[in-house]
Amino acid sequence: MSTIELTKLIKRYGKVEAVKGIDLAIADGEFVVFVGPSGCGKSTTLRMIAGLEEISGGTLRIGDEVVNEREPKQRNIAMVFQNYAIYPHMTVRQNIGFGLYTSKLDKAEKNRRIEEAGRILGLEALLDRRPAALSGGQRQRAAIGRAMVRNPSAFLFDEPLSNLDAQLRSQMRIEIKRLHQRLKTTTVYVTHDQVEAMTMADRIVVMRDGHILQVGTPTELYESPVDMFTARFIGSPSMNLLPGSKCSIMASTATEGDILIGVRPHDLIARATATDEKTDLSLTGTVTAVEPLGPETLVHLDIDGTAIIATAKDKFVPAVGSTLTCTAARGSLYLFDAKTEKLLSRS
Ligand SMILES: Nc1ncnc2c1ncn2[C@@H]1O[C@H](COP(=O)(O)OP(=O)(O)OP(=O)(O)O)[C@@H](O)[C@H]1O
Repeated sequence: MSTIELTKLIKRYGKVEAVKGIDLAIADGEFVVFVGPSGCGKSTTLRMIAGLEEISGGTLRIGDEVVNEREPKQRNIAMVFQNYAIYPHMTVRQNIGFGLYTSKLDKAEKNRRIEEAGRILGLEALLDRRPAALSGGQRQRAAIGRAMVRNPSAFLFDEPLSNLDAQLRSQMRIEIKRLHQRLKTTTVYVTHDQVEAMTMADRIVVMRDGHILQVGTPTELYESPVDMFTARFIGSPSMNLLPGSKCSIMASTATEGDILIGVRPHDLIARATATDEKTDLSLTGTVTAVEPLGPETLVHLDIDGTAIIATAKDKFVPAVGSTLTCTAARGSLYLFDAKTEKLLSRS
């Protein structure tokens, strides 16, 4: 197990700066997830930690040691990729054991580790099968097993689930999280899927354009995003954004044109009948689509040309084309500066 510390870490490809001097301290045993849009520098950062990319500037420490110049194999870190490299001609046992190919451990210890990884990953009955006779999830587990047998001081995952179907993805998410709870190995996980980030991370690192925008627990990022980017990125469906003039508390202020109001679809409630509950935001528009999800329905509305999503509860499914009013209660609004996109306050 190990801490990982990035100090002013930079990656340049020629003149392009892909990672622009980032600082981050990852605690021993922590599960940290990097999220951000395509090209923001997540994979490059992970590959610098792994030793697969040269570091252009700054310092990378693993434990107490500066490892900038260390070869990947000297870093004692295990990486699991998106395209898990499972060899078709080898059995599961041989594939997992491949992680110990260059190790000087004796045969009995190697076998013990392979069997233990197989047991932890629920592959013990499949150790003598070849990959062709495995499901996608079982193959992915074998790839993780190969990383596990080395007893690495950290696991690095680069979008390991993006090639799996939705059902398997959610199953593997839970399996990887359970594995982490059991092994408590420091883990850095890269994804562009905010659901993976929210459900797996101890802390989420939001990246954009080679910078770190915000670091926090999933709840901190959801409740207190520093800006519009994080606010829209974390949470599904994304937070609605509206001009300040739509909101009653803004109507009296002179700066309303410079402010955008954010409200999460979950907090914007469409009801079949009006309520006299005190609200700061009341919007009326035309229903353009509905997505019934069982206990609630997502309602897409057009509000004077602005598309928003609200939630209808209590089995109320509004008709497409109908006119509907939805309201947000006090405390659920986010006020952003329209120019800087920074969060100004909550209301
Ligand atoms: N070998 C390379 N040579 C030149 N530029 C590169 C190289 N690898 C990555 N880049 C650039 O560095 C930036 C960051 O890339 P990176 O792969 O880290 O992004 P990412 O956030 O992981 O995106 P994705 O989710 O699409 O994988 C991008 O602009 C990319 O084009």
